[in-house]
Amino acid sequence: MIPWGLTPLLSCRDLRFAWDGRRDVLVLPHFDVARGERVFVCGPSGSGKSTLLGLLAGVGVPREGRVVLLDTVLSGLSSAQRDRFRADHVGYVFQQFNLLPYLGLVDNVLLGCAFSARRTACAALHGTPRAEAERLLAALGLDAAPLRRRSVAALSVGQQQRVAAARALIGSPELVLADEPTSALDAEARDAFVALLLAECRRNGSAVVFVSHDLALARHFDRIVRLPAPARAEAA
Ligand SMILES: Nc1ncnc2c1ncn2[C@@H]1O[C@H](COP(=O)(O)OP(=O)(O)OP(=O)(O)O)[C@@H](O)[C@H]1O
Repeated sequence: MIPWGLTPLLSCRDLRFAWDGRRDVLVLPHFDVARGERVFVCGPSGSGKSTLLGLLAGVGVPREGRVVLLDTVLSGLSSAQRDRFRADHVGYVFQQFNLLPYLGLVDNVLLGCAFSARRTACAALHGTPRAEAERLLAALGLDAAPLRRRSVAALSVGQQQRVAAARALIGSPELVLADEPTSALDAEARDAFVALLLAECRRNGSAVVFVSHDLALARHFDRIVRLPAPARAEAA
């Protein structure tokens, strides 16, 4: 339920999704996110957390039910239209980061707005997209000049994660999705990363849906949503 007084950004109703067309791996009657809200999604392994993020981003469409983001029904768009819509409105931090090793840090971040005139224009509001990429990297703790000259492949996991977060944040997408981005870090680094990510989201007005097994991180968020364990019969 969206807290009273907040404007809805995302609204999901009666979602059912099956990878093989038969067995539902996700059944979710109701999931809403308000503008600027910070939602923590947890649940046992296999409960469909990553699958849910894919549906919210319009990577896949539900077998039943609907995902409405910014008043747009995602399943009413073609696959190419969903790709464009995602590029404009959704920043995604993947578990494995998906950085391009042959590009530097700033160019990896710029990929976040490369396919979106809207995000490019937002990133240029106070200068140029490159200056905004540099500001984001610095805000996330990656401002040392020698570090910036390295290949992203030569960065630590925590540093790669910050580049991936900056790429998701550039151009102020309305919705930021993060799929277990802290799983390889120790507790202190996890907390520091989440605090930085959420501070930048607040600055941009972006809502966040953050998936993690680590309940210690839940205290940073406005709300927790727990997905149930996959049903035994369904898991067979
Ligand atoms: N690309 C895919 N093709 C077929 N089945 C898939 C695919 N991705 C996930 N699944 C299945 O869908 C179910 C839900 O997977 P999902 O990754 O969404 O769960 P999760 O809660 O994110 O799990 P974890 O916490 O282990 O990452 C699992 O049974 C998984 O095997």
